[in-house]
Amino acid sequence: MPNSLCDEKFTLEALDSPQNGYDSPQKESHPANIRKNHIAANSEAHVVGREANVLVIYTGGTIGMVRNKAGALEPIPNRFVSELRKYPNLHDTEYAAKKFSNANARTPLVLPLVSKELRRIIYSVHEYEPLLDSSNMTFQDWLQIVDDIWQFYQCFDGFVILHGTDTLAYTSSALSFMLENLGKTVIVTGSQIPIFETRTDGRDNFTSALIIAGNYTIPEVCVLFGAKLIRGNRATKMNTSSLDAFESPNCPPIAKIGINVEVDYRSIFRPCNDLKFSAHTNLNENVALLRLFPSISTAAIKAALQPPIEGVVLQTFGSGNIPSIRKDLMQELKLAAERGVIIVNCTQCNVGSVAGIYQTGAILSEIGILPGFDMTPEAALTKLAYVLGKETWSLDMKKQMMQSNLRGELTLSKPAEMQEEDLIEAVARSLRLSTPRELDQLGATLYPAMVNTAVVAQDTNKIKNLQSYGADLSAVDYDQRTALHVACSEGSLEVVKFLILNGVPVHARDRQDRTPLMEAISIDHHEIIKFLVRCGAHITGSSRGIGEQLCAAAARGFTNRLQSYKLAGVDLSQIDPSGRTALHLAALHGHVNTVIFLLENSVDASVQDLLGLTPIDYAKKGSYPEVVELIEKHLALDP
Ligand SMILES: NC(=O)C[C@H](N)C(=O)O
Repeated sequence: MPNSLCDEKFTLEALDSPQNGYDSPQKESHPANIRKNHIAANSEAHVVGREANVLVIYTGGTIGMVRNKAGALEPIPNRFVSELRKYPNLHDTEYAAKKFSNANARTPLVLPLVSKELRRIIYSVHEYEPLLDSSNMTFQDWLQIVDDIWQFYQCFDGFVILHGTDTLAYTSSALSFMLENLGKTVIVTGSQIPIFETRTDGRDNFTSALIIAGNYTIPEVCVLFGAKLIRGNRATKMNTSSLDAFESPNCPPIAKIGINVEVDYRSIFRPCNDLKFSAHTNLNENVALLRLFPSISTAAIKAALQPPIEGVVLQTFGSGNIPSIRKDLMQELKLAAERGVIIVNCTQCNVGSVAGIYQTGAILSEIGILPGFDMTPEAALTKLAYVLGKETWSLDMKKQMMQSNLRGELTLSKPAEMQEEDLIEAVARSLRLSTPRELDQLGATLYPAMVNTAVVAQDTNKIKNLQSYGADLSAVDYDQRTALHVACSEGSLEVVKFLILNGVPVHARDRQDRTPLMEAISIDHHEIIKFLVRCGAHITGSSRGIGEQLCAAAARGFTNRLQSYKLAGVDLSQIDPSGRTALHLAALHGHVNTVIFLLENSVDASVQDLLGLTPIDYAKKGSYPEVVELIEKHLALDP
C-alpha cells in the first residue's frame, strides 16, 4: 500500500504494477489481474490550501452513461473524466493549474471549494473496463473494488464508488463486510439521470459524495442518494424512477444533505477494536434467496436448498412466519439445516424485524433456522457469502456471526440505556433551552470539552461516565480535534487504548490537518506511536513536507524524533524541497550520533542535493572531520 509518498507515486506506471514497492497491509488473499487505467499523476507543485484526496472508482451505471442515436443509455469508455473537466462546478481549472506544475488530462481533478467545508477535494478517477450496467455486476466486481480500496487506502482520505443503482445495495452491503476495520469514509453513489444531462441528480449526488468522503470521517461503507447518506448494508432500492430511490427502512440516515450536511455522529457504527484495516476477499458463491409464497411447491423449496448451496436467506411472511402446517416444507428445511446449510430467516416486509411471536415463526428456530432480525435481503445474502467465505471459522462460529451485529447491519436489542437524567438536558433547562436543535448544539459544544478535560486528567472512569450520559467520544471540538488527538499529545497510552477500543477514529484530521499519530510523534511517545500504527494509523501529507521535518529534526540532533518517524513507518531517506536528506543536515551540524543512526537506518550517504552536494560535502563545510571520516568509512563498507 502506498504510504506518505503517495503524492509522488500517483503515476500510472506505479499503479499498474503490483510490484511497485508499496508496502501492503495485511490481507487474506490478493485477487490477481488488477486493472488500472485512469488514476492520474498527482505531482504537486505547491499546496494552495487545505485539501483532501478522494479516489473515485467509476464502475459504470446510468451516472456516466450517454444516450446513443436510438435514445438508449450506454456507457462510453474513457469519456467520463474528459467530460468532467469541462464543468466548472466539478473541476476548478485555475486551482489545478496553480497546484500541478503541468496540469494535463491525467492530473487529478479539483472540486471548487464549497462554502462551510474545511477542505477542497482533489480527486482521481479510476475507470473500470468494461464499464457495467450494475445488473451485469458479479461478486468478482466487488472483489475488484475491495482490492482497489485496499491498494490505495493510505493514499486517499476517502473513497467514492460510482455505481449503477439496480444492484447498488448488494454492492454496498457486500463491501461493508469485506472492508474489515474500516477507518475511512467509503461512499457508493450513482444516479437516475446521467451526470452530463441538463437536468440530472448525478451532479448533486457525485458532488455531495466527494465532499463528505473528503471532509467527514465516517468509517463505514455508506450510500449517498438524494438528500441522505445511509449505511450501505441498510440500503435498499425502493423506487425505479424517483430521484430519492434508496431508503434505509430500519435505521435512520447517518447524514441529511440540505443547505448544510448534517451528520448524526452518534449513529455511526464504529469498529471498537485495535485492529488494522484489512480486506476480506473470499466470498462463497453458494448462497441463495428463497422467497416464500402461498402454495410454494416442495420441488421449488428442494431446488433452492440442494447442494452445492451452503447458505439461504429465507424470506418469510410478516414477522418471520411460514406455513407451519406444511410438513413437506418443514421437512426440507430441517434436512437442509441438518446437512449444515445455514438458513437465515428474514421478513419479506420492508420495515420491521423477524420476532418469533407467532407459533408459525417460533417453529423455525426449533429446526435450526437462524433469525435474521431486521436485515435487508441484500445485507443478509452478502453477509452469508462473506461469513461462509471465512474458511477458518467453524460452522458454529459462522452461525454465531450471522446472528451478531458485525457492521451495524442488524438491530439486536434496544440501544444501551442512558443515565436517568441527561446532563445536557439539565444544563439546557437552566439556560432555558428546549428545542431538540438547541439541545444538540449544546451537547456538541459541552461534551467534547468535558471529555477532553477527563482525557487530560487521564481519568478513564470519568470518560466512561460521560459516555453513559450520552457523550460521543468521537466528537470533535471547535478545532476539529478528537479526544484521541488530546490523549496522544498528553502521552497517555491507557487513555489512547480506551478511546480506540471505543471507536474513536485513528485517521481524524484536525483543522491544521494534524492526526493523532502526528501528536504522538511531536512528544516522541514511542509506545503510543507503535500502538497507533498497529491500529492502522499512517503518516499523511506530502513526502517533501516529511523530508523537511526529518531535516529539521536532524539539524538539531533530535535522534529520538527520527526514531519516532521511523516507528510511524516513514522512510528516513525522504528528501526536502532542496533535495537534502536528514543525513545532509546531521552532517552539516556535526551531530555524530544522529549521523550514525541515519547510516544504520540505510539513509543513502551518496545522495546529492539540488546543488550537487553530498552529506560529506556538508560535513566538510561544517568542519566536522569526524563525521566526514564516519561517512567515508560507511561508504567504503557499503558503497
Ligand atoms: N440508474 C441506474 O444506474 C440503473 C442502471 N440500469 C444500472 O444499474 O446500472
